[in-house]
Amino acid sequence: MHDKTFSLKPVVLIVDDQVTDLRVLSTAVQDLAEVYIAQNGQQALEIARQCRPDVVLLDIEMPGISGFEVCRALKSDPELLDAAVIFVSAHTQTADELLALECGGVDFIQKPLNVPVARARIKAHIALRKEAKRLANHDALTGLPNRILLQDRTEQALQKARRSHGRVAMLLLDLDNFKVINDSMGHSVGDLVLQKVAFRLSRSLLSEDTVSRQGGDEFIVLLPEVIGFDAVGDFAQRVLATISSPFSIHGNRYDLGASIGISVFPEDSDDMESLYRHADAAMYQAKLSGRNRYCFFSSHIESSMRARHLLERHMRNALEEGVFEVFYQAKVDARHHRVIGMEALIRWRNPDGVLISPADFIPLAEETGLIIPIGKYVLLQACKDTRVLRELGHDISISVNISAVQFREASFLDMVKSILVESGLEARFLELEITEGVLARDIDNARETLSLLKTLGVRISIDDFGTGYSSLAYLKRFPIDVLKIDQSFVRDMLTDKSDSAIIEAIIKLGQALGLELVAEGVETQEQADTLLRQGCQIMQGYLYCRPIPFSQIASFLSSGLNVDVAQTN
Ligand SMILES: Nc1nc2c(ncn2[C@@H]2O[C@@H]3COP(=O)(O)O[C@H]4[C@@H](O)[C@H](n5cnc6c(=O)[nH]c(N)nc65)O[C@@H]4COP(=O)(O)O[C@H]3[C@H]2O)c(=O)[nH]1
Repeated sequence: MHDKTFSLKPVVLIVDDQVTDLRVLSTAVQDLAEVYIAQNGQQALEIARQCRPDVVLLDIEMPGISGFEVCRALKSDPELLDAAVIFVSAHTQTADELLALECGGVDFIQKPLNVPVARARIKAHIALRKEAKRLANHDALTGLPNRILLQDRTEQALQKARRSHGRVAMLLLDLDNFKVINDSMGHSVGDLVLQKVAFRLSRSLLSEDTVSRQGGDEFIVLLPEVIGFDAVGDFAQRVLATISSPFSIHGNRYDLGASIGISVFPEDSDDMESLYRHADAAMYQAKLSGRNRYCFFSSHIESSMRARHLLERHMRNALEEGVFEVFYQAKVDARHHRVIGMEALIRWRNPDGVLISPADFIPLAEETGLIIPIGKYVLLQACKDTRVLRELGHDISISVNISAVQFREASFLDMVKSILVESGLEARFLELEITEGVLARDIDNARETLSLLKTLGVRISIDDFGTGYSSLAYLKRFPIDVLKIDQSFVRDMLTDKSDSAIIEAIIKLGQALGLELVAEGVETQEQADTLLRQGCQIMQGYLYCRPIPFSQIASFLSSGLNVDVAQTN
C-alpha cells in the first residue's frame, strides 16, 4: 500500500476537467507540495485513496460525478475526511458557495484565478493542515510522536521487514521511580522530568528510529532495522545509562531508573499488537527482576504472567474462604522494657500450610483493587483482637497498615468509623500507618481525611519514613503523630555511617516537631542500645518479637518480653 499519512511533504490533489486550469493550478502550488492530478470525480477518488491528500483543489462542474459529490465521498471516508477541500470554480452564486461549505469544503476560490491570491490561500490551508496533523500525531507535553504516529510507523516497519526478511524491535520503557517524584514534588516537576527524559531518549536514536510517549511515564522506542539481538541489548543498556544519570530541575537533583521490555519481529511477535503486548510483558519481568534493567520477551515471561493471573484468582478465593490471617508484632518501649502496642501484619496461608509474605501479594492486591476488602478485613480483625486484649488487661494500642489505594477510597473514613463501632475499640487505641506517597498525592484531600481521622481520635503514623521523596513540609502541614524509621536504615546503622546519620537526623526532626519515634527492624541489642542513646525509645523488631498469631500474643503479653517467639515467623 502506498501510505502517505505521515509523509513529510504535504500532498495536494488537483481535480479539474479543464487541462489549462490544471496546468495553472499545478504551476501555482508545485513548490509547496507533492502534486497529484485527476481529470474527473471518479479518478479523483481513486487517486485520493492512494495519495491521501492534505489539500484537494476541486472543480465543481465535471463530467460524471460533480465536485460536490466528490467532496461528500471524501468526507465520508475515515481515511480521507481530514483533507482540506477547496472548491475552485467559475460559479459565482452564493448558493454554490454555501453548498460547497455545507458538504465539507473549507474555502472557495473563484475562476478565473488570481494566481498570487489563490496560491496564498492554498499555502495557508497547507500550513493549517500540517499543524493539525502535528497536533494529532504528537504528544503535547514532550513533542514526541504519540501512539497514533507510532502505530503508523510500526505498521510501515513491519511491512518493510516482511518484504526484506528484516527484523523490527519494540522497546517499552517505564520509568522506575517517576511516580514518587510526581507524587511528592508535584506535577510541574514531573512534567519537566518527562520532557528531559524525552530529550535524552531522542538523542540516543538513529534517524530511522522512533521514540514515542504513550502517556504517563511510558515510552516506546521502535527500531525498524535491527541487525541482531546483541545490538538491541546494547541499545537498551545505553538508554538505561542515559536515564540513570541524574536530572537537575530547579537546582534539585533527581535520580531515575527505567525498566525496559523488548519484543522482536519475527522471532517473538508477528504484528503490532503482539509486539506491544510482548514488550509490555517483558517490561513487567524487568520490573520484577529488580528494575533498572532490560528484558527480552520469552515464553518464560508469558508463563510468569499466567502465574500472576493465577495469584489474583487465588487471592480472590482466599478472601471468599476467609483464609487470610492477621499476625501481630509487638512495639516495645525499650527504656522500660514494656510492650506498648502491636502492628497488625497480614498473612496468607496457602493450602499446604505455608505462609505467603505480604510483599508477594499486596502489590497485586493494590493493582487489582482487592486491597480494599483485604484491608477492611485486617482493620476489623485487628480492632476486635485489640479490644479483647485490652479487656484482658493489656494496655496496648494497634497499628494497621493502610495502602494508598485504600486511603483514597471515598468510603475510607466511613469504613474506619464503622469498624470502630463494630469492634468497640476506642479510637485513641488505633493508629493508621500510611506511607509518604499517600500524603504527597492530592494534598488537600489527604489533609482533610487526616484531619477527620484526628477528630475521631485516631492516631496517624508515617511508615518507612525517609525512603520516599520526603518533603519535610508535610510533617508540619499534616496532623501526624508518629514517624517510623525504616528498617533499611536500622539494618546497617552500626556499620554504615550514612544510615546512622540519617537515623540521627530523623530522630532530631521528630523530637523538634514533637512526634513519637518508632524504629523498625531492630534485631540486635547493640542496635537497640544505640537507638536509645540517640533518643528513639520505641522499637519493633525480631530482637523483641517476631510477628505472631493472635493465639500466641496474649501469652506473649502476659509474660513480658521473655517468651521466645523467634521461630514463629
Ligand atoms: N528483617 C526484618 N524484618 C522485620 C523485623 N521486624 C519486623 N519485620 C518485618 O518488617 C515488615 C514491617 O512492616 P511494614 O514496613 O509495614 O511492611 C509491610 C507492609 O508494607 C505490608 N503489609 C503487611 N500487612 C499489611 C496489611 O494488612 N495491609 C497493607 N496495606 N500492607 C501490609 O507488607 C510489608 C511486609 O510485611 P511483612 O512481610 O509482615 O514484614 C514486616 C515485618 O514482619 C526485623 O527485625 N527484621
